Amino acid sequence: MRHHAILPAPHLKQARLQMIEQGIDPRADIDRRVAQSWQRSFLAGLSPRGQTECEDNLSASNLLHARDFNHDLISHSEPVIEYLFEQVKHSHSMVILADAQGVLMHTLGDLDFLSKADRVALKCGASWAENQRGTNAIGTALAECNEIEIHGAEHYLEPNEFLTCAAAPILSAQGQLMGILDISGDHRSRHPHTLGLVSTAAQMIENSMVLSSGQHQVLLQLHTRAEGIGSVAQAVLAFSEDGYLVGANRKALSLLQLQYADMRAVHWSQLFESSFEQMLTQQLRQASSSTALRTKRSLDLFAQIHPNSLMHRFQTVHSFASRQAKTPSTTVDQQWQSALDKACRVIDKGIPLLVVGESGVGKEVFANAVHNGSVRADRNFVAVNCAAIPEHLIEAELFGYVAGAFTGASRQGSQGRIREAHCGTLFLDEIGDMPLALQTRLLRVLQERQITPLGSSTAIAVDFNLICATHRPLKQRVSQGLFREDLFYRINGLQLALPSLRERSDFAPLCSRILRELAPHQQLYIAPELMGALRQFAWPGNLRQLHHCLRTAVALLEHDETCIDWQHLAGDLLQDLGRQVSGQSVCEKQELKGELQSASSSTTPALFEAEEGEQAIHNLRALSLQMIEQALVATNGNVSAAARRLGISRQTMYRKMQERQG
Ligand SMILES: Nc1ncnc2c1ncn2[C@@H]1O[C@H](COP(=O)(O)OP(=O)(O)OP(=O)(O)O)[C@@H](O)[C@H]1O
Repeated sequence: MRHHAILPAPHLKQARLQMIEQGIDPRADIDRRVAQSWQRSFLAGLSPRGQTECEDNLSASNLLHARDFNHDLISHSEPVIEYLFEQVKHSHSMVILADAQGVLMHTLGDLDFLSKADRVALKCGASWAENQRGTNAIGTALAECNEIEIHGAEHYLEPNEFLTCAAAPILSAQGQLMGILDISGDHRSRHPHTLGLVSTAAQMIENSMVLSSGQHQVLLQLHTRAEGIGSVAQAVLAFSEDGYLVGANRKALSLLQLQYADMRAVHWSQLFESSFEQMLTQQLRQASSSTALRTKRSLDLFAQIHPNSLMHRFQTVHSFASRQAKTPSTTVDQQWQSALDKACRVIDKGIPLLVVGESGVGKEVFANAVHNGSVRADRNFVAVNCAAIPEHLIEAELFGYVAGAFTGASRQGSQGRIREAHCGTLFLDEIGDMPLALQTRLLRVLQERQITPLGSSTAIAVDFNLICATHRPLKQRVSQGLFREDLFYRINGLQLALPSLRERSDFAPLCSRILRELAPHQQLYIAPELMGALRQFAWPGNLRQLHHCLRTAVALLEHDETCIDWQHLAGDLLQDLGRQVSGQSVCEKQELKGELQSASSSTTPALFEAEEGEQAIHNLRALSLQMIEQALVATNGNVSAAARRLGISRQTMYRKMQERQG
């Protein structure tokens, strides 16, 4: 908590005036943050004589839209604002909630003070951003993204000097600035505890927001003492169902030495000694009491899963967690997750699934995950690629045959893939490529639930769950007469579309996961600048291509290297990345050039034409600078926040900024 010494009003006014009229830097005894805010206000063209109506004040209808937009923030804040007002009632003050632009969304205050506040437009719809109102607690807390108290003549605009204000930012579980909580009052009733009160209340709002976050999350409450769980001082972490960190309050970040940039990249297993599954199982048994949990840094904590992660969610999480052991198809992508949830809900009811999506999006991996989540998980999962088997063999492959059924048949005969799937799951990949004659036979098997092997006249009962997949527009093939309409309806109990890699929201966690699978005993990571370029790439081959790219990169790492960078990419991919100018990669001209050249000599003989390479480098560099610009604008010039946003270090950020100026 930073309280600063409040200097006498004449002293402050004189310093401010000297700064404005003579360009003299405010004296050292003036709080640095206040002095910097005066300078920003001056540069924004504001005059201390002030104004009350600003360009950024919202009309009544725009205020309604803004309140709708900030609905979550407001609903979590309202009870806290009421509680806060109870604490400061009758002290000539008011409690204020502003949005992330500094526009006042909600106010609650003593009537006598509200009318005074109204005179300086301290009311709903008014903007108190620093560039509109000069130095003030709301605007300056926004600019600094930190709590601050602004008292009396520290305000830049003279009409606001009767105020004393304390404000604290409210951050989302992912570190996004959501709004500002403030207590403003008559400067004669300043209380040194107000800033602490506001700051605690802002934490209460943050906790409430984290604890109500997405239904696909496991919320973990932590404290060094068992009694601390549930208190405002508790740490709260949100994990995806497969154990990735997806949200946290600030207490949790400082307790576990984490940063917001770690979201979706850090896994439970990197934080705690015991496994995610152990914790879930333990909490399932005794949900109402806390469990001891030791961090990897040997810190002993008490932990409890928050009841918002409802018991039925636990069951899902639990079974999902145990499925992880069998399948790599873990994900934090919403579309994939929702498809998996739907599939798992219907598969045991005998409803056939039709999985559609581009080639390589992981349709088979998905089908396997559905099988592992079904009651048939302990039986066979049989995958048949209808496009990969020669037409004349596919019948025998699927339906089986008796000994000597045809020339070249095995002497023992074969039971066929469909019978192998008995009691388990049959996955027919590329069903759209199945020859028409075979479609008729398959339809009969699905209708009659029995099979007659080639060369036999005896029908054998079969029972399996059916999942089909295709990357072809099946309906179109039906209208072209290439696919039987009755079969289409028979296999299409529920259609699920899997997202292409471009559409997925979990690119970074997906990469970390694949790297963990490829090199389980190493902690590998991708250089942030390369990650930016890969994230922007179109990935026509989807997960299959990404998997190959990372496999090659891992193979090219020296034995003591843990960071994958440009030089570890295969030449053809480098070439495609270079050509693609829509990416947001950030790379040094010389570095990239060198790497392109060395990749060209070591991996692909004919790589870049010199001119093409130069152009690509130029484009990438321009894009990199453009991104720096955008990140700085988005974070109001806050270098650390902008660097975090881009996933690069502050040092690199400063270097890029110099480059931008040069
Ligand atoms: N969740 C995943 N994690 C890691 N790698 C994956 C994942 N899903 C798929 N892959 C990679 O992509 C490859 C292709 O997956 P899969 O065969 O399931 O895709 P598909 O959509 O069925 O492709 P196609 O349409 O060409 O048959 C896998 O062999 C694997 O290398």
